[in-house]
Amino acid sequence: MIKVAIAGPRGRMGQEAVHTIMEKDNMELVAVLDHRELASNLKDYDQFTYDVPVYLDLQQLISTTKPDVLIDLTTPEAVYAHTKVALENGVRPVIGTTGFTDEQLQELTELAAKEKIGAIIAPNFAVGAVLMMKFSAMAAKYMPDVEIIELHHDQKLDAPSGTAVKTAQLIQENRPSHAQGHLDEKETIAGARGADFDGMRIHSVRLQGLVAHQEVLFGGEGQMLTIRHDSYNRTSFMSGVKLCVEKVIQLDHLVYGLENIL
Ligand SMILES: NC(=O)C1=CN([C@@H]2O[C@H](COP(=O)(O)OP(=O)(O)OC[C@H]3O[C@@H](n4cnc5c(N)ncnc54)[C@H](O)[C@@H]3O)[C@@H](O)[C@H]2O)C=CC1
Ligand SMILES: O=C(O)C1=N[C@H](C(=O)O)C[C@H](O)C1
Repeated sequence: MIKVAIAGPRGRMGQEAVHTIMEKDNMELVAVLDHRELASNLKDYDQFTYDVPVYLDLQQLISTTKPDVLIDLTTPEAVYAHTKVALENGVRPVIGTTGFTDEQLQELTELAAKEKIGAIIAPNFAVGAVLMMKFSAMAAKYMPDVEIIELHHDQKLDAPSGTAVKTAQLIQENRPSHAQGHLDEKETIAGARGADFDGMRIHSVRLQGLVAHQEVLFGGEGQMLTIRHDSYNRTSFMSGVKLCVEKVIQLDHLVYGLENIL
């Protein structure tokens, strides 16, 4: 039985994750971490009927309920501290929250190595999205001019998405660094050409009605290849969450990206 805690249980992803873990025979949801005093037990929240204690302090949650794994689905502002506290206290983090800086990723990788403890940071838990990223990295070898368009619901806090950043990083490994577009191009409205990642442009769309979508466009002479993935609901992420909880137990270092454990 894997003892699991979830940070962010009232969120769009957190709610889905609570139901997912509660349904698993080999996992036990021992506690959740919230950041506002609403109730001391999940069953007193409108969304749930489960008897699971709610904590506001991660350190206290860990010392009282001793989880094996912490799933974090909170905000870019909160996630770094949660991951650090988990690693320092022998709890394996499974992180879905996006918005880490390169420096934070580096520090957490070093901390996990020092503590010899497993951790997974997965910018996207959906297997289709992981395939989209892998196919994009493959395509970039042959079609190195790329633009990424990511589209999300309008409540998303970080831009570009963690998935877009990870896609660009994987593509970067497979193509020579180079600027794209006309050498003399000028933006008449700032941001018109999107964010610049090693010469690749990333465009972030935020609209009501969207969930999580991404297109990777490869231009060639007289041709274009488009690789697209759509998550139409948050259930699409849950098989990845379950897989990470099972895999992180076997690791002794930090893994960044679901593609590394599939
Ligand atoms: N890796 C993946 O496959 C996916 C990752 N995400 C990421 O997961 C994160 C959450 O996404 P959503 O559920 O859509 O956001 P949301 O805004 O619906 O939920 C975030 C929840 O975190 C809670 N929260 C904020 N600070 C907290 C703290 N210090 N301690 C405990 N709880 C805290 C909020 O009350 C809220 O309920 C985002 O970073 C998003 O980008 C979202 C979907 C898929
Ligand atoms: O905020 C979201 O919704 C999502 N966030 C992740 C990201 O930033 O890539 C994963 C997915 O795209 C949904």
